[in-house]
Amino acid sequence: MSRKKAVKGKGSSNTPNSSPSSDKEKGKKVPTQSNGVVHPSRPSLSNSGEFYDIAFKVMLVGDSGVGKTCLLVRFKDGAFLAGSFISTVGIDFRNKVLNIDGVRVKLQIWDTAGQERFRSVTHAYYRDAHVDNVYDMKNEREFQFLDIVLNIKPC
Ligand SMILES: Nc1nc2c(ncn2[C@@H]2O[C@H](COP(=O)(O)OP(=O)(O)OP(=O)(O)O)[C@@H](O)[C@H]2O)c(=O)[nH]1
Repeated sequence: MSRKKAVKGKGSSNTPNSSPSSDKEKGKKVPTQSNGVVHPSRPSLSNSGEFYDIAFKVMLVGDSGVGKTCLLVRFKDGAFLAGSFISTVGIDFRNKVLNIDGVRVKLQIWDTAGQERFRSVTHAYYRDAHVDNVYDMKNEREFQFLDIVLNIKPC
């Protein structure tokens, strides 16, 4: 596979030594529940060794060449992949933990291949994911990728 080789992530259910109860005692903000998302009773440990309180699975979808991989690499590492275009083969993901108002939010962001021949592969990963449609503003068909190509209705 290319530089975008798919790597299956391991489960990240390790628990750290500290617990919310000890956080409470120290007066720290303990996440409870919002927008239907249940926070784990204890912080979990991500593959990169960072603790998080809540996790989201996000999928980047869109036609080939619209910039999904560049967007992800830019968000994760702050770098822009200029130069030769290497199309994603299958699917890949990266994790990033953000601190939002004291809550450690882990984003597991999946980068899907835009080429039609990989659609059956990438479809299998959509379950329970938040989907972000990446598109070229100059191309109306790409804007309608979710609806027309993948038959996913925005919620
Ligand atoms: N000018 C410009 N070029 C960009 C931008 N984002 C990506 N590109 C270029 O567009 C090309 C495709 O980018 P990728 O991120 O690999 O595209 P992709 O959507 O992941 O494509 P697939 O892997 O085939 O699905 C690359 O040559 C990038 O350098 C941008 O914001 N501006």
